[in-house]
Amino acid sequence: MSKIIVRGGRPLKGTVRVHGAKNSVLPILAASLLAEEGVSVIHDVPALDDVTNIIQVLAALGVRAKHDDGTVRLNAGRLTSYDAPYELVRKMRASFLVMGPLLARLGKVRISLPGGCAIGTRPIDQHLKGFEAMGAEIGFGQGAIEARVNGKLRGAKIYLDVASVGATENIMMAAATAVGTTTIENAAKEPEIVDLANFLNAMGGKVRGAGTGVIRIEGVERLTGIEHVVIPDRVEAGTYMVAAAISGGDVYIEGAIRDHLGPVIAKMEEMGVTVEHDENGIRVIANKPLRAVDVKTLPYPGFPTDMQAQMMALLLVAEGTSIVTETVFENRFMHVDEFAKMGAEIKVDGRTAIVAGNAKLAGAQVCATDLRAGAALICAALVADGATEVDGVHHIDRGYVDIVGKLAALGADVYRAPSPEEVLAEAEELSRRPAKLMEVIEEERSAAAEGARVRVQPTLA
Ligand SMILES: CC(=O)N[C@H]1[C@@H](OP(=O)(O)OP(=O)(O)OC[C@H]2O[C@@H](n3ccc(=O)[nH]c3=O)[C@H](O)[C@@H]2O)O[C@H](CO)[C@@H](O)[C@@H]1O
Ligand SMILES: C=C(OP(=O)(O)O)C(=O)O
Repeated sequence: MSKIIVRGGRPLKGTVRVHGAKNSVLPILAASLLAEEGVSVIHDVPALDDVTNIIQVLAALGVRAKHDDGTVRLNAGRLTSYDAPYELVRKMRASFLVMGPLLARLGKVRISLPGGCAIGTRPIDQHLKGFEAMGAEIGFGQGAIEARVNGKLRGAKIYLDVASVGATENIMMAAATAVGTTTIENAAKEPEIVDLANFLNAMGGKVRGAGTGVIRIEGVERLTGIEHVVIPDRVEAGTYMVAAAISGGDVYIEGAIRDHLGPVIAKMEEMGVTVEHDENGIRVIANKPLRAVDVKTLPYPGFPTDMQAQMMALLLVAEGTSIVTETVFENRFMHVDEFAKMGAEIKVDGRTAIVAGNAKLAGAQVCATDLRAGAALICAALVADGATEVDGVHHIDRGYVDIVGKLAALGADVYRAPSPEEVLAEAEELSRRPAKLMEVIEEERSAAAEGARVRVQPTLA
């Protein structure tokens, strides 16, 4: 496994551009399964492991997909399977989002329970409750869920016990081509839900109310592939805001949308960070001592749980004691033990963490226990004395495109140390190069000879 090595002490300066949102692109790629005709062309697709993974899931179902330089083209005209493979689905939570579209398209689906960050038990009961209300029969066998519907799904009124992002998305997709109207009450309101609704509507769907607690979906006969640009990643943007602030820097985060980051901006301003914005991004300037603040995670528009770990890193260097309450996931404080290795003093009591400020952080060997924990450790390392080695980098690769390159461009002393296996693979690749080069030269020679023959033929004739 590779490691990220950070030497702290350099204020970040400059501009960083955020990529398309991971949590938006994953449901949108799943929704492309609904296009019975046409090609879906999705732009600003981040090159993340999760994206590669969900594209592999789609390919296994018969979708023809091509990912090229931030654009993915998907043709779901002919689906060949209703079985989402276990070895892919287990890797990530969002792969479960193919369940709704497959039920809608094929009337049946087999899918195993999803993986993803180990931040809580993460049940899927609300997704299943929605599908059952729409007429699906659900069974469990050999670690997988099998669901079927007689004919088409039917519109229903569904009240979600928790405003689940994934359940809202899965039900919205299932309902898009159902017979009649579906109402989701206590729906999640995240910007990614709105992006998915915009995508479905552009495909010919009729989704109203996305971004509010009540979403109405009038089922339509069929949906068509269309072109769509994914919204910028608010969590990636928020992470660079924290990185800028913790390092005492001045960074412009290009592409960050102010309205999507309201609570993060509010809390950083309360701490004494200067946050400016224009229509293209957000600038973060940290040139004063920071104050402790209390933070409580909540569904949108509350403070995002996906920013809790990074915010905790920032609170470590504030003056005073802060209280962080995690209400969305029951086990999302695993970064606390890793921060402790760097000298932090944090007491956890259930869903509350008491964070002592003025921490004198020192470089240490730490492990990214999940995606955002990894990002938070990198943020803390930016101000730690000496070098921090962050392990478990595969978690970080799920959600951040080239975090090392982006931070280095802002002036951080950071690099990625490849694992022995990666070094070996690269050496093997290099050793194959001369042979490959000869093949290319040979191919070009024969192409040139063929070209010359074709060119001279007419004159000869
Ligand atoms: C790919 C993606 O978009 N991931 C995001 C999505 O995850 P995800 O969609 O998995 O998160 P949910 O909103 O569903 O989960 C929120 C809470 O609801 C609970 N729950 C959820 C579903 C269910 O059927 N029953 C149930 O009890 C969960 O255990 C959790 O405590 O939203 C989370 C909350 O903002 C973010 O942290 C994740 O980054
Ligand atoms: C928890 C996250 O992702 P996932 O739901 O894909 O595990 C996240 O993005 O922070």
